[in-house]
Amino acid sequence: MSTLLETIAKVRREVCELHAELTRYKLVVWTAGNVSGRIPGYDLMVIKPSGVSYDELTPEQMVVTDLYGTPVRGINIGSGGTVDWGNPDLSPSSDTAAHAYVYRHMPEVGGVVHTHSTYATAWAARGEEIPCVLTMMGDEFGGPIPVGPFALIGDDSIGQGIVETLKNSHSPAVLMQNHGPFTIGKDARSAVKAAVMCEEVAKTVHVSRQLGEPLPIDQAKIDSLYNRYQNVYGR
Ligand SMILES: O=C(CO)[C@@H](O)[C@H](O)COP(=O)(O)O
Repeated sequence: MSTLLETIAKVRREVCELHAELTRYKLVVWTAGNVSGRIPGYDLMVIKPSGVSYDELTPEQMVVTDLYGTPVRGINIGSGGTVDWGNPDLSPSSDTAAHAYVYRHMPEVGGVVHTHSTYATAWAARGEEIPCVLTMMGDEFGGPIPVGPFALIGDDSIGQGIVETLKNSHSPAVLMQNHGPFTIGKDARSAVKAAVMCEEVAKTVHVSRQLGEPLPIDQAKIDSLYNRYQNVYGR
């Protein structure tokens, strides 16, 4: 059980530290964005507390919840024994239900991120997918960044929209209509990377459209870019 405690401590540290990337890349304002990470091997996740400033976050403040978003401070290990990792006296992020739904329905996902980054959210406000007109998009997204349905905050609706939209797409990012980007990854760091890339391409394609119509890329070339970047690049 020390392994579980060590894993929770590690994921809490990682999730906490990754919020600094959201501010570093200017993807969030005030407290409006969140990172979560799955606890591998358990139906548990770690997410930022709601409404706490990014520069005040500590690993111990990261809230451990089950995959329905209910905070959990320990588990029973039988014979009356318990493992208690504690939880802060703070509520988990208001987007916890959305993150939890993704973990329940996409077992391959180990990290989820939500931001309101300016350019990606502007595309979301228009309900318009970002066309795949950059090699960087082929690499990371394997096609356009799709739009998910309008959904209210607080229950499973956002999670359902994310899963329905991404299950038939290479893209690790979805623009939830009138809301903003949600990204997924094999771990929290990959989901943060997708959020950074999503904002970058949202900005570049927007600027390109000010100059005229961006040139499309053939699907076969997009597939080739995606396969190289996902399977060869950096290995
Ligand atoms: O989308 C929204 C609100 O519109 C949310 O992303 C919140 O802004 C997140 O705040 P926390 O509850 O995570 O602090």
